[in-house]
Amino acid sequence: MDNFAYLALGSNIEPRFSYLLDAVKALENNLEIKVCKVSSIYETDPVGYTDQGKFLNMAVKINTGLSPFELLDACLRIEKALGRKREIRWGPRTIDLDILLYNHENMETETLVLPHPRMHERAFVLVPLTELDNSLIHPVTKIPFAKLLEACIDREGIR
Ligand SMILES: Nc1nc2nc(S)n(CCO)c2c(=O)[nH]1
Repeated sequence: MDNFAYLALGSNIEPRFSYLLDAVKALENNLEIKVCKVSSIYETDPVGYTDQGKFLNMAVKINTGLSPFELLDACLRIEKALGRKREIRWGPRTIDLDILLYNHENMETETLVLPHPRMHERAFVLVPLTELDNSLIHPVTKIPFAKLLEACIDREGIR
């Protein structure tokens, strides 16, 4: 299991907290995944599609023997098992598992883009991620995520 990855989890359909816990448990139950660290859980206002309930967001660090695509498949299976419906693309969801980083991978395919293409502009991702490791650096732009969070906060006026 010599690969590391950071995942972002989110839920805005009740019972949100249980969906997050069940998703972390499902990751732990995968023999090819070791959950190394979990962040706090944050309640956040929806961004993008704002006509929906508040989210609970968190991030986890894992070690894994899975490839990026196998990890994506494992995440999609957990989402399905927890009742994720994809009616409205940016709409409410029981659970969301996004791969943020996989090693220092920089890849773009139809099904998977790494690092996650919107992570640098989302405080709901950057806050839990920098809680897990405040020294992380974006593998492509080489900008520390702590700096990206500062820029995000300035832009969103969160203080
Ligand atoms: N605060 C917040 N807003 C969001 N908008 C979308 S779409 N999502 C789903 C993740 O892409 C979220 C989210 O997880 N948290």
